[in-house]
Amino acid sequence: MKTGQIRQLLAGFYDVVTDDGKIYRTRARGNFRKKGISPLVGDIVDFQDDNQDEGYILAVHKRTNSLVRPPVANIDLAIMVTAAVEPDFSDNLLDRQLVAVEEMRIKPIIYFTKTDLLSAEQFLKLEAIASGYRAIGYPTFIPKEAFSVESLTALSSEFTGNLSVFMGQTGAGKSTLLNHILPELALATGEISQALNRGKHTTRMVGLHEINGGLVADTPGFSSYEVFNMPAQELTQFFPEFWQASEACRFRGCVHINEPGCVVKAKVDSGEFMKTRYNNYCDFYNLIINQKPDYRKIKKVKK
Ligand SMILES: Nc1nc2c(ncn2[C@@H]2O[C@H](COP(=O)(O)OP(=O)(O)OP(=O)(O)O)[C@@H](O)[C@H]2O)c(=O)[nH]1
Ligand SMILES: [Zn+2]
Repeated sequence: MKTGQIRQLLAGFYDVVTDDGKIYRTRARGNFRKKGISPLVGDIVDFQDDNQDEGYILAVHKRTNSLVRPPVANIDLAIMVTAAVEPDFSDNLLDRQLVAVEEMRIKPIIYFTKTDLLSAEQFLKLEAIASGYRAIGYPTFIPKEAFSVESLTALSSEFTGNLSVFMGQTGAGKSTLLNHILPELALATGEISQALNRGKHTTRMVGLHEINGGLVADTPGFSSYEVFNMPAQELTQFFPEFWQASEACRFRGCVHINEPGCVVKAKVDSGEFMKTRYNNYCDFYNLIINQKPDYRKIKKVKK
């Protein structure tokens, strides 16, 4: 028996790479389907390779996390591709996306695209926002020149030792950026992709590519930001700067809304914390409180 990582899924075959860099073509045994487990790219698996041509996956190791789009497991890092304009930057959407990846225990980094379309004044404004996010601890990239060697090198330096996925809103520029990072991919972008996909379904498979001592998924991702899957009291944990400061709040379990002696609110008032982050936090908090229960989860009771 051997152990390795699934690096590519292709027409029912999983390509597994072992520590010594060898690639094994494997299939998943039928019993996986019965158990409702389907191995994902990024999974660490045990497999046997008695057969010369193809091995069999025997077991999938416990995952730290997994995404549906793209279907990848054990993600360390998400590059949150964020358009400065077209579509306009929304701090509310970015904070939502950050909560979503924090919840999955994925480290986010922020990468602003389309900065070339900004006036000097708009660029300065966005730079101030970027330094706000850097102060929280999120690496944040705001390239002066789109796709310059410097900006791509700086981004690539984050890949080392991580399994990374590019994520973000439609039209943010994920595919365009990935094409610069992985030129051999030639992902269809923007209008071209729509024209090409009409009536023709190319089933592109997910793969992980080695860059700078890390792995990068070649298919960009999306996440559902509509629903928050946590109780409102836990939201603060996914705003790292609030969570860290909340130790000093007067009340244990302070949610930083109406409590006296709240350090988070004090730091927002003094300008140490971003006001936009706090406003979005309150917005999400209220959304959770007013979220309808998920009726699909309630089992039907036979009469
Ligand atoms: N000016 C400018 N245009 C960009 C930049 N990045 C992307 N674009 C353009 O923005 C449009 C959308 O880019 P895509 O890379 O297709 O965006 P995406 O995030 O992959 O979009 P979906 O596939 O819909 O999720 C394309 O027309 C790109 O050429 C940039 O840095 N500057
Ligand atoms: Zn508080």
